[in-house]
Amino acid sequence: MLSWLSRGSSAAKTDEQQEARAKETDKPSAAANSAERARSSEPLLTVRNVERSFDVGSQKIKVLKGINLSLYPSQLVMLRGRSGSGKTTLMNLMGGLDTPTQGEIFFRDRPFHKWDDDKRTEVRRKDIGFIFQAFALMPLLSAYENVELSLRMANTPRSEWKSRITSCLDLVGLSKRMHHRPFELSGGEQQRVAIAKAIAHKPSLLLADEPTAELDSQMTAQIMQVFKEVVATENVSICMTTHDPTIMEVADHVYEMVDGVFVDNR
Ligand SMILES: Nc1ncnc2c1ncn2[C@@H]1O[C@H](COP(=O)(O)OP(=O)(O)OP(=O)(O)O)[C@@H](O)[C@H]1O
Repeated sequence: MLSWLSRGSSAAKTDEQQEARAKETDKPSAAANSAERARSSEPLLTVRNVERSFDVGSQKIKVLKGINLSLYPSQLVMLRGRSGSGKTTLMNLMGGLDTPTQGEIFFRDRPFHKWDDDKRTEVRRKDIGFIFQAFALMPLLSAYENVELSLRMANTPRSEWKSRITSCLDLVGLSKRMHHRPFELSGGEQQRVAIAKAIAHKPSLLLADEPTAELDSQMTAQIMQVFKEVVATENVSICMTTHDPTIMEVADHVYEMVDGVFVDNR
């Protein structure tokens, strides 16, 4: 609520103030906007009855046991669960790095579960960005050059590089540090470079595996703020894994995974 609304008597308020208040009350919240956007569009990614088993020696270990999930455009979704519950295995399937033993995965209308690695790689290059716990930056390259690398890999025309790199680094709050190399940056700053790098080629899906695990609570809050801004401004959906219960309120949806299935998700 605006601070002036909570102070003074309503009789003292001017017409303008009352009008402003009415507008404020009528205005849908950012969360409602995002939910509305999500409802009104088709899923970006659909995971249907997915199972994944691994052969270990003579044994077959079933890690995912029937997962269903829909991720909509401009949503921030979290996967939460104990170590070994299957979060990374699922993220690998969502990103087309792996294929399910059973079930279907559609990236828009593209059937990842049927496609070979070459076709999935093509989609990954254009449409998916990855962020890992360890920041995965090239140590000898500056922040600017690290982001540039991503555009080079995606075959983005060279004429677009400069403006895209500077706008991505600006979005993550690092325009003043763009010529620093990773070792000259804090952990949180390095992770922000990794985010800029992951969104530079304008993917529609960003997958982040424990992106805040190495960070303290202040840096974690900064990263979550950056994620919120990325979702709001870049038309991208984010799916991230986490163990941290303090950041879950930022999510549009939290899936709790226990031993390869979702329980009690909100
Ligand atoms: N390629 C593989 N071969 C055999 N077992 C595997 C393979 N990949 C994952 N697993 C097993 O699947 C289970 C789930 O692993 P996964 O990495 O998905 O869990 P997680 O929830 O991401 O854990 P963490 O939070 O520790 O990262 C683990 O028992 C792991 O050993």
